[in-house]
Amino acid sequence: MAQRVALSEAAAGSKRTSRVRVAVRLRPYMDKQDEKGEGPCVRGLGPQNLEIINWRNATETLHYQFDAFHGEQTSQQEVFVSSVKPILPHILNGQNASVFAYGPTGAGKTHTMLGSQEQPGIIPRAVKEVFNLVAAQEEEQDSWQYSVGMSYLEIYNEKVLDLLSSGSQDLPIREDKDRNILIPGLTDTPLSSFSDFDRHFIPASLKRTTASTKLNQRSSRSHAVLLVKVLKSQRRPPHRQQTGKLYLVDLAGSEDNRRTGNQGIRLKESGAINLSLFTLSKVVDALNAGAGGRVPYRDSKLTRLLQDSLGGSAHSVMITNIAPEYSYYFDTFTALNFAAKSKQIVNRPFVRETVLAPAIVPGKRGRDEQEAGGSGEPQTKRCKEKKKAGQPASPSIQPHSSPDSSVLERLLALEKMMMGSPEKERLNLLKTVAQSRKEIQMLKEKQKELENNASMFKKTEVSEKGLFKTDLPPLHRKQSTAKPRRQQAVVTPLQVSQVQPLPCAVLCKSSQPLEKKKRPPAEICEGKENGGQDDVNWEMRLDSELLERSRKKILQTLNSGSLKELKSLQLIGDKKAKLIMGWREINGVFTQMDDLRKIEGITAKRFSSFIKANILSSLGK
Ligand SMILES: Nc1ncnc2c1ncn2[C@@H]1O[C@H](COP(=O)(O)OP(=O)(O)OP(=O)(O)O)[C@@H](O)[C@H]1O
Repeated sequence: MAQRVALSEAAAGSKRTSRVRVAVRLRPYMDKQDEKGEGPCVRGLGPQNLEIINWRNATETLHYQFDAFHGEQTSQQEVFVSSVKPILPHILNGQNASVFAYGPTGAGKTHTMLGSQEQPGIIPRAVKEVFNLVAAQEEEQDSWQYSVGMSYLEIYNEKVLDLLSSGSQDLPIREDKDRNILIPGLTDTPLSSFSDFDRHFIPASLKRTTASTKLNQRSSRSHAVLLVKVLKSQRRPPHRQQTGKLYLVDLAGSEDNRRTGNQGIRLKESGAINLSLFTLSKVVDALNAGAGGRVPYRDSKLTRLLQDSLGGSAHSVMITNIAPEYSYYFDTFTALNFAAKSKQIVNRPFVRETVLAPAIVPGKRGRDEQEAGGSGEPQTKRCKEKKKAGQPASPSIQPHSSPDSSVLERLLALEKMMMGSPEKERLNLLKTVAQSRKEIQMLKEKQKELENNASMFKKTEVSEKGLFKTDLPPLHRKQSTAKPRRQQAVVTPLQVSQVQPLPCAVLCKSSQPLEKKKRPPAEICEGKENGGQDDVNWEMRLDSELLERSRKKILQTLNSGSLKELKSLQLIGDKKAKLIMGWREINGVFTQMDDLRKIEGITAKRFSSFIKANILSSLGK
């Protein structure tokens, strides 16, 4: 009589190496995913290493090491041969193996697992290889016979659905006494050859739930799990049997719904996807912590199903798919950290270090160091480390402007908290991080605009040096000439943005010293462009009280004026008036006149002209 050998026993027979191998695959850069033309934020450094820009300090990169790194040029065959093929022989020895693709939506998981007719992915290649191995075994010895079967299911909205049967209901997941995971009622189709597999698999894959999201036209809305079982039976007594299982899992992508624009049913799907992936990360955490603590496999169908593939007797490979575009930055960063955690399951921590990115925009360094507070290390130390690491230049990575220090501080604090927070809190924190990302994006846009202003100011200031020398008293001159020497740091845009509207203009009492009339550099610059020296000084000739009153009045109109009233403002036409009303609807009130610059089309120059025209007009000048 056939005797079933428990997996654990089978595994015990061999020296178990059950660590999860982690490979990272970077999909090719896609223009359409990078509307802002920001370039890539991640790149490979070698067959196991990659680097990504450090959000805490845009002049640094974070360096990761994995079992394998597959760059943009890596073919499907190469990924298969290096990361998957080596584990397949185990399933002919009654052991389990699993391959799962993890990563943000649109990063290439389905391409990696399924591929296309022209570029078949891991699934067809692995199944073909299983048949090759079986054929080779049968040729080599005839004491065992093999039979291959398949099951195919998806986990959609926390329901287990059989893709090989039509009208499938949610199926239960059970565990037998040997801790094998079973799904009663799941179709188990015997396969005689690879073409037999294709015949069943292709129509079943079409049943998988996909939908178009903003980030991926054909986004997988479920986790798809293909199970290939190899039953090995002894031809002669005692007719022992061994079953090896190969799980090939195409996980649904982790999703940031601010970017996917998901609503309604898509949002619900996305919630289920994110929750199960979150549970997956908790399982990884628990395995990582070791010491026999509770591993929350049962908290989601996905982890329950993968129970005998992760941290158990299985030989597992996780392929983390990432995308190079800057718009994917935080998804990529999170995915890499998740993948890195998985590596720690076997107590082999990933190597993570900071290195200097060589392509540094002149002037960024100074501010980054002041504001980012990132690693908090002095520059000299970082330079030494860089030399030691011997990192090559990375011209293809664009350093990006650092966000405002307050946002960075929040992100740093959040990151710290997330490391040790319970699940619910972490979810909330993740939401807050997403909000901070939005703020960073806005700040980056503002910074870009302000950087332009700053460089314009520099030019103007040089040409106006004569004016400062002759017209202004020493203090003012000193302030004005000191800045350009900090040219490397330019006039730091965020400082410019923080400059408040001018506090006082004067209907010039001749006795009042000029140095009291501090003016932000951007306005000097704009003033000049708006019509020469007279324009530069127009505010100084006005009484400060009148000026203030007139500013308040304009602000009031901006905040509560009707369309008609807005149009009555100087330089505000129908389109701008509507934009102002739209802005108010979304953001509430303008707290200061400078807020007007957040409106599309209101450049620094236009803003300056707007202020002048309206103040002068309200004063009847
Ligand atoms: N290595 C690659 N080479 C060429 N094209 C790729 C590669 N990886 C991904 N792509 C393309 O990128 C797009 C998105 O990939 P894919 O659908 O595989 O992403 P996904 O991670 O499975 O997304 P989702 O989770 O939303 O299903 C597809 O058009 C795919 O063909």
